[in-house]
Amino acid sequence: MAIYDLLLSNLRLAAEYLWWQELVPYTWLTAGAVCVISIIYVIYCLYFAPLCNIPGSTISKLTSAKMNLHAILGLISEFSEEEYYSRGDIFTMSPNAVAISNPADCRTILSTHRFVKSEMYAGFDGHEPNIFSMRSPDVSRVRRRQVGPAFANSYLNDMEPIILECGIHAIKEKWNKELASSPSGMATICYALHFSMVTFDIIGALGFGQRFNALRDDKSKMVRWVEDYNKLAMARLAYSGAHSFPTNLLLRRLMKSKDEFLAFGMAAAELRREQLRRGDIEKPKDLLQILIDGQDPDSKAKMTDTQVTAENTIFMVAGSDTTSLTMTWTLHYLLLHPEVYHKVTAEVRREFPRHHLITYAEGKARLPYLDACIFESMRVRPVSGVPMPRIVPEGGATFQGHFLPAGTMLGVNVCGFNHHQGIWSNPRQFIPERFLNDEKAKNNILTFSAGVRVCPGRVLAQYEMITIIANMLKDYDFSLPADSLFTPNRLDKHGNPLTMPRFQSLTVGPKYPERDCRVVIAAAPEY
Ligand code: HEM
Repeated sequence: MAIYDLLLSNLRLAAEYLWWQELVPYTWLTAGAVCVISIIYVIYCLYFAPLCNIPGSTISKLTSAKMNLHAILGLISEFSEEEYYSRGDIFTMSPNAVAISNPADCRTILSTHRFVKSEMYAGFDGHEPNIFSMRSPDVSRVRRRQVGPAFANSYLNDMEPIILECGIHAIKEKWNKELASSPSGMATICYALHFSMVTFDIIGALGFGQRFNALRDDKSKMVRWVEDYNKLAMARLAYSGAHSFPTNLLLRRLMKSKDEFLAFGMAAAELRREQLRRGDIEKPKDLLQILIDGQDPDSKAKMTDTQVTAENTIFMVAGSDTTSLTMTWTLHYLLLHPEVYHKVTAEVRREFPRHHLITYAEGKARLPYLDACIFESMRVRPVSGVPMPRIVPEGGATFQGHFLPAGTMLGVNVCGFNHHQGIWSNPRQFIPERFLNDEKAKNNILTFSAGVRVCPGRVLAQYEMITIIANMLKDYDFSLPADSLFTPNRLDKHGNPLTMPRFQSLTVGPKYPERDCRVVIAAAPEY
């Protein structure tokens, strides 16, 4: 037995020795080949690749690691803003992707369907592509014509009672309750959270015909569904194969949640059709009804139930966080700029009596400074901070003197555009006066995108923002809590009040909302 063991161990040693001996030359050969290929790759990327002469960091010309890392850390909007300041109108984000901030170029890209949306948008598909994710220009044109009537001013006016009920009325109910139970007559609330719930409730009521009462109950299943939908889309953005085997195994919970969300959307559409068929209700004026009735005037095509579901769910995803975060940044900037806060509050209280409910039309007509504050907050801190990805078509395209071959990914840099030094002086500074009574200036921001795929919900968003912020400033006084980390006197390296750190998932919000978005409210004095 001992001899057998000895023999076996000697044989094993010899085998290991021979195995290494044989592999050594191959290892060197492989390492050598990898080195040579890497050197060739680096030389090609830096000196010969089509995008090699475009400004950008060396690492961005070699890999997409820098962009991906910023995306994972939630810093992509800061990255695209700072890269604009340091590199200018065009810069490389990865070996096959550039970001463009030049206003004329951005308009060229967005004004027609030549530069289609990139594959990345597929992450937002429902059971089928929706108005946001579809890439085909023809299909997009039809869908935009079908849903267009929902966002016409006359229809938005008809929806205003729901916007007010789920918006400012719900906020006042919540805040008044807090104040009533506070002996000091003051209460500290987290405005980011409340704005978020309120926009879920508004789009939920308009898009599904149901009240979710997320603000009253502090959370609803809708909030989780939308969070999960976004996470799934982010996974697809980070890795295009994320939804397929084997990575899909890791995303099973999110996929199940998305299925539940879509099933809910489908049930809402079916219920509405059934209620109308039975004559239980009069045709409501809301987004769901437009989706059901929406007809392309050219082809006369209406949407199937699956298409209605794809749309009402994407309205919720695209229309909730965007609006609530814009309100969050606006209030944050007002609190950091007391002179602006006092001016805008004075405007609201001068124009409207204390117990008057301000409607959108009234606010828009009589509160130009408030409107300017919202636009300035959308300019300086656009919630849609990711460079919007488009693809260079056959034949290529030239921007800023650089030829970009077909297939190059073009990121339309919203942050770069909104901070463009050719348009704005002191672009980092919060100065609402830039927009005061200047309708043209409002076209010089890309926060709602522009051109053929411009945000269709932009006026609806303004209905929500104007009615909520105007009535809020009229009815409550706001002040920062004593332990606030971000105050008017704490300045950044450019001499502006330091803003709370941001985090970009699909939209740009506060990184620590519970810490940084607290505000002390008190009932405004009678006047
Ligand atoms: C302040 C609020 C909002 C902001 C900042 C905003 C911003 C944007 C931006 C930048 C885009 C273009 C995205 C891209 O091409 O990658 C977009 C598209 C879109 N938005 Fe909004 N949005 C807001 C509110 C809303 C609302 C309330 C709705 C609807 C309920 C909505 C529905 C959509 C839809 C459906 C698209 C896709 C349009 C298309 O591709 O043809 N948005 N939005």
